[in-house]
Amino acid sequence: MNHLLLSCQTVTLGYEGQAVLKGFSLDICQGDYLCIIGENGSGKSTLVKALLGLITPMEGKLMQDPSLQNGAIGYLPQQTAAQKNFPATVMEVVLSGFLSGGRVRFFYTAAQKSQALQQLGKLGILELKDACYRNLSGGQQQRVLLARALCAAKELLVLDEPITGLDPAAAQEFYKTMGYLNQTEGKTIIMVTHDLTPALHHAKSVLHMGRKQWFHGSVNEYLASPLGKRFQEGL
Ligand SMILES: Nc1ncnc2c1ncn2[C@@H]1O[C@H](COP(=O)(O)OP(=O)(O)OP(=O)(O)O)[C@@H](O)[C@H]1O
Repeated sequence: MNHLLLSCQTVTLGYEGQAVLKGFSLDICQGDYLCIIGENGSGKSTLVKALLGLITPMEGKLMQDPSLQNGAIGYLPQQTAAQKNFPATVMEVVLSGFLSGGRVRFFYTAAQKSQALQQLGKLGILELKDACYRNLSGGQQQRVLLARALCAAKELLVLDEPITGLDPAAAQEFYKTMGYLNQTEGKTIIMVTHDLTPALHHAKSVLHMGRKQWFHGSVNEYLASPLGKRFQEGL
Protein backbone atom coordinates (compact mmCIF):
# COMPACT_ATOMS: atom_id res chain seq x y z
CA MET A 1 0.00 0.00 0.00
CA ASN A 2 1.39 3.43 -0.95
CA HIS A 3 1.76 6.11 1.71
CA LEU A 4 -1.02 8.45 2.71
CA LEU A 5 -0.86 11.85 0.97
CA LEU A 6 -4.09 13.46 2.11
CA SER A 7 -6.51 12.56 4.83
CA CYS A 8 -9.62 14.17 6.21
CA GLN A 9 -11.25 12.78 9.30
CA THR A 10 -14.87 13.61 10.10
CA VAL A 11 -14.52 17.11 8.71
CA THR A 12 -17.32 19.60 8.37
CA LEU A 13 -16.76 22.06 5.52
CA GLY A 14 -18.69 25.16 4.61
CA TYR A 15 -18.78 28.90 4.29
CA GLU A 16 -19.63 31.59 6.83
CA GLY A 17 -20.89 29.10 9.41
CA GLN A 18 -23.09 27.23 6.90
CA ALA A 19 -22.05 23.57 6.50
CA VAL A 20 -21.86 22.09 2.98
CA LEU A 21 -20.34 18.72 3.99
CA LYS A 22 -20.78 17.22 7.46
CA GLY A 23 -18.70 14.49 9.15
CA PHE A 24 -16.85 13.59 5.96
CA SER A 25 -13.82 11.26 5.94
CA LEU A 26 -11.48 10.40 3.07
CA ASP A 27 -7.93 9.05 2.63
CA ILE A 28 -5.95 9.53 -0.59
CA CYS A 29 -2.76 7.53 -1.11
CA GLN A 30 0.25 8.25 -3.31
CA GLY A 31 -0.29 6.93 -6.86
CA ASP A 32 -4.09 7.10 -6.72
CA TYR A 33 -6.15 8.45 -9.64
CA LEU A 34 -9.34 9.56 -7.95
CA CYS A 35 -12.31 10.79 -9.86
CA ILE A 36 -14.80 12.93 -7.89
CA ILE A 37 -18.28 12.98 -9.36
CA GLY A 38 -21.73 14.00 -8.17
CA GLU A 39 -24.57 16.44 -8.46
CA ASN A 40 -24.14 20.17 -8.87
CA GLY A 41 -23.73 21.82 -5.50
CA SER A 42 -22.90 18.58 -3.65
CA GLY A 43 -19.61 20.06 -2.43
CA LYS A 44 -16.99 18.64 -4.83
CA SER A 45 -15.10 21.92 -5.33
CA THR A 46 -15.44 22.72 -1.63
CA LEU A 47 -13.80 19.40 -0.74
CA VAL A 48 -10.99 20.00 -3.23
CA LYS A 49 -10.33 23.48 -1.81
CA ALA A 50 -10.17 22.00 1.69
CA LEU A 51 -7.77 19.23 0.58
CA LEU A 52 -5.53 21.95 -0.88
CA GLY A 53 -5.66 23.95 2.35
CA LEU A 54 -7.49 26.85 0.67
CA ILE A 55 -10.37 26.66 3.17
CA THR A 56 -10.18 25.55 6.80
CA PRO A 57 -12.56 22.87 8.12
CA MET A 58 -15.22 24.09 10.53
CA GLU A 59 -14.73 20.79 12.41
CA GLY A 60 -12.50 17.71 12.15
CA LYS A 61 -8.93 17.21 10.99
CA LEU A 62 -7.19 17.51 7.66
CA MET A 63 -3.71 16.09 7.06
CA GLN A 64 -1.33 16.86 4.16
CA ASP A 65 1.82 14.77 3.79
CA PRO A 66 5.00 16.91 4.03
CA SER A 67 5.93 15.85 0.46
CA LEU A 68 3.06 18.10 -0.74
CA GLN A 69 4.48 21.22 0.81
CA ASN A 70 6.61 23.79 -1.05
CA GLY A 71 4.61 23.72 -4.22
CA ALA A 72 4.44 20.06 -5.19
CA ILE A 73 0.75 20.40 -6.12
CA GLY A 74 -0.51 21.44 -9.54
CA TYR A 75 -4.04 22.84 -9.30
CA LEU A 76 -6.42 23.60 -12.13
CA PRO A 77 -9.38 25.45 -10.57
CA GLN A 78 -12.79 25.81 -12.13
CA GLN A 79 -12.52 28.83 -14.44
CA THR A 80 -14.17 32.07 -13.36
CA ALA A 81 -15.04 35.10 -15.49
CA ALA A 82 -12.24 37.12 -13.82
CA GLN A 83 -9.61 34.52 -14.75
CA LYS A 84 -10.72 34.62 -18.37
CA ASN A 85 -9.60 38.27 -18.59
CA PHE A 86 -6.19 37.78 -17.04
CA PRO A 87 -3.84 40.34 -18.66
CA ALA A 88 -0.69 38.27 -19.31
CA THR A 89 0.92 36.30 -22.10
CA VAL A 90 0.41 32.55 -22.36
CA MET A 91 4.04 31.91 -21.39
CA GLU A 92 3.71 34.14 -18.29
CA VAL A 93 0.58 32.28 -17.18
CA VAL A 94 2.24 28.87 -17.63
CA LEU A 95 5.47 29.94 -15.87
CA SER A 96 3.47 31.26 -12.92
CA GLY A 97 2.86 27.56 -12.10
CA PHE A 98 6.40 27.55 -10.70
CA LEU A 99 5.50 30.26 -8.18
CA SER A 100 3.35 27.89 -6.14
CA GLY A 101 6.30 27.15 -3.85
CA GLY A 102 5.45 30.34 -2.05
CA ARG A 103 8.67 32.11 -3.06
CA VAL A 104 8.28 35.28 -5.08
CA ARG A 105 10.65 35.26 -8.03
CA PHE A 106 11.18 37.86 -10.69
CA PHE A 107 12.90 35.49 -13.09
CA TYR A 108 12.60 31.86 -14.08
CA THR A 109 15.41 29.38 -14.71
CA ALA A 110 16.23 28.08 -18.19
CA ALA A 111 15.03 24.63 -17.07
CA GLN A 112 11.66 26.07 -15.99
CA LYS A 113 11.26 27.93 -19.31
CA SER A 114 12.09 24.80 -21.24
CA GLN A 115 9.62 22.75 -19.18
CA ALA A 116 6.90 25.36 -19.76
CA LEU A 117 7.52 25.21 -23.53
CA GLN A 118 7.46 21.42 -23.39
CA GLN A 119 4.04 21.43 -21.67
CA LEU A 120 2.69 23.90 -24.24
CA GLY A 121 3.99 21.61 -26.99
CA LYS A 122 2.39 18.52 -25.41
CA LEU A 123 -0.95 20.35 -25.29
CA GLY A 124 -0.65 21.50 -28.91
CA ILE A 125 -0.52 25.25 -28.23
CA LEU A 126 3.17 26.06 -28.54
CA GLU A 127 2.47 28.59 -31.28
CA LEU A 128 0.34 30.58 -28.81
CA LYS A 129 3.18 31.13 -26.33
CA ASP A 130 3.42 34.92 -26.95
CA ALA A 131 -0.32 35.46 -27.37
CA CYS A 132 -2.32 37.42 -24.82
CA TYR A 133 -4.19 34.97 -22.59
CA ARG A 134 -7.43 36.96 -22.51
CA ASN A 135 -7.71 36.92 -26.32
CA LEU A 136 -7.81 33.11 -26.50
CA SER A 137 -10.87 30.88 -26.90
CA GLY A 138 -12.24 29.07 -23.83
CA GLY A 139 -10.69 25.76 -24.90
CA GLN A 140 -7.30 27.35 -25.60
CA GLN A 141 -7.38 29.05 -22.18
CA GLN A 142 -8.16 25.72 -20.55
CA ARG A 143 -5.12 24.13 -22.20
CA VAL A 144 -2.93 27.00 -20.98
CA LEU A 145 -4.16 26.53 -17.40
CA LEU A 146 -3.58 22.81 -17.71
CA ALA A 147 0.02 23.42 -18.86
CA ARG A 148 0.43 25.70 -15.82
CA ALA A 149 -0.88 23.01 -13.45
CA LEU A 150 1.40 20.40 -15.06
CA CYS A 151 4.46 22.61 -14.42
CA ALA A 152 3.62 22.72 -10.72
CA ALA A 153 2.63 19.07 -10.26
CA LYS A 154 5.70 17.40 -8.84
CA GLU A 155 3.67 15.04 -6.68
CA LEU A 156 -0.04 15.74 -7.01
CA LEU A 157 -2.31 17.10 -9.73
CA VAL A 158 -5.73 18.42 -8.70
CA LEU A 159 -8.11 19.23 -11.55
CA ASP A 160 -11.55 20.78 -11.17
CA GLU A 161 -13.60 20.08 -14.32
CA PRO A 162 -10.56 20.01 -16.63
CA ILE A 163 -12.47 19.01 -19.78
CA THR A 164 -14.59 22.18 -19.85
CA GLY A 165 -14.12 23.84 -23.23
CA LEU A 166 -11.85 21.17 -24.73
CA ASP A 167 -12.81 19.74 -28.12
CA PRO A 168 -13.15 15.90 -28.31
CA ALA A 169 -9.63 15.38 -29.72
CA ALA A 170 -8.08 17.57 -27.02
CA ALA A 171 -10.11 15.80 -24.33
CA GLN A 172 -8.89 12.42 -25.56
CA GLU A 173 -5.30 13.67 -25.60
CA PHE A 174 -5.81 15.06 -22.10
CA TYR A 175 -6.91 11.65 -20.72
CA LYS A 176 -3.89 10.04 -22.38
CA THR A 177 -1.57 12.56 -20.69
CA MET A 178 -3.23 11.90 -17.32
CA GLY A 179 -2.80 8.14 -17.77
CA TYR A 180 0.88 8.62 -18.59
CA LEU A 181 1.47 10.92 -15.61
CA ASN A 182 -0.25 8.50 -13.25
CA GLN A 183 1.08 5.17 -14.52
CA THR A 184 4.54 6.10 -15.77
CA GLU A 185 5.52 9.09 -13.64
CA GLY A 186 3.64 7.91 -10.52
CA LYS A 187 1.82 11.21 -10.02
CA THR A 188 -1.29 11.22 -7.89
CA ILE A 189 -4.35 12.68 -9.63
CA ILE A 190 -7.57 14.02 -8.18
CA MET A 191 -10.11 15.06 -10.79
CA VAL A 192 -13.56 16.58 -10.34
CA THR A 193 -15.62 15.88 -13.43
CA HIS A 194 -19.07 15.51 -14.95
CA ASP A 195 -17.54 13.68 -17.94
CA LEU A 196 -18.31 10.29 -16.44
CA THR A 197 -17.63 7.58 -19.02
CA PRO A 198 -14.04 8.48 -19.94
CA ALA A 199 -13.26 9.40 -16.34
CA LEU A 200 -14.41 5.99 -15.06
CA HIS A 201 -12.46 4.37 -17.86
CA HIS A 202 -9.18 5.95 -16.75
CA ALA A 203 -9.49 6.43 -12.98
CA LYS A 204 -8.50 3.93 -10.28
CA SER A 205 -11.01 5.04 -7.65
CA VAL A 206 -14.23 7.01 -7.43
CA LEU A 207 -15.76 9.36 -4.92
CA HIS A 208 -19.44 9.91 -5.71
CA MET A 209 -20.91 12.76 -3.70
CA GLY A 210 -24.67 12.90 -3.46
CA ARG A 211 -26.70 15.22 -1.27
CA LYS A 212 -27.69 12.32 1.00
CA GLN A 213 -25.11 9.58 0.40
CA TRP A 214 -21.47 9.15 -0.64
CA PHE A 215 -19.54 6.33 -2.19
CA HIS A 216 -15.75 5.92 -2.13
CA GLY A 217 -14.01 2.84 -3.54
CA SER A 218 -12.42 1.32 -6.65
CA VAL A 219 -14.03 1.84 -10.05
CA ASN A 220 -15.22 -1.81 -10.12
CA GLU A 221 -16.72 -1.52 -6.63
CA TYR A 222 -18.47 1.66 -7.72
CA LEU A 223 -19.94 0.07 -10.85
CA ALA A 224 -21.30 -2.78 -8.71
CA SER A 225 -22.77 -0.37 -6.12
CA PRO A 226 -26.36 0.95 -6.14
CA LEU A 227 -25.09 4.46 -7.01
CA GLY A 228 -22.80 3.33 -9.84
CA LYS A 229 -24.75 0.42 -11.40
CA ARG A 230 -26.52 2.64 -13.92
CA PHE A 231 -23.18 3.67 -15.50
CA GLN A 232 -22.07 0.08 -16.24
CA GLU A 233 -23.58 0.06 -19.73
CA GLY A 234 -21.68 3.09 -20.99
CA LEU A 235 -18.29 1.48 -20.26
N1 LIG B 1 -17.35 30.94 -1.70
C1 LIG B 1 -18.53 30.47 -1.33
N2 LIG B 1 -19.28 31.11 -0.39
C2 LIG B 1 -20.48 30.64 0.01
N3 LIG B 1 -21.04 29.47 -0.47
C3 LIG B 1 -20.36 28.80 -1.38
C4 LIG B 1 -19.08 29.24 -1.86
N4 LIG B 1 -18.62 28.34 -2.78
C5 LIG B 1 -19.57 27.37 -2.86
N5 LIG B 1 -20.61 27.66 -2.03
C6 LIG B 1 -21.81 26.81 -1.84
O1 LIG B 1 -21.41 25.54 -1.42
C7 LIG B 1 -22.21 24.51 -2.02
C8 LIG B 1 -21.30 23.51 -2.71
O2 LIG B 1 -20.63 24.16 -3.78
P1 LIG B 1 -19.47 23.46 -4.61
O3 LIG B 1 -18.97 24.47 -5.60
O4 LIG B 1 -18.51 22.84 -3.68
O5 LIG B 1 -20.29 22.31 -5.35
P2 LIG B 1 -19.88 21.38 -6.58
O6 LIG B 1 -20.29 19.99 -6.21
O7 LIG B 1 -18.45 21.58 -6.92
O8 LIG B 1 -20.84 21.93 -7.72
P3 LIG B 1 -20.70 21.95 -9.35
O9 LIG B 1 -20.86 20.54 -9.82
O10 LIG B 1 -21.87 22.78 -9.74
O11 LIG B 1 -19.39 22.58 -9.71
C9 LIG B 1 -23.17 25.23 -2.98
O12 LIG B 1 -24.42 25.33 -2.33
C10 LIG B 1 -22.55 26.60 -3.16
O13 LIG B 1 -23.53 27.58 -3.34
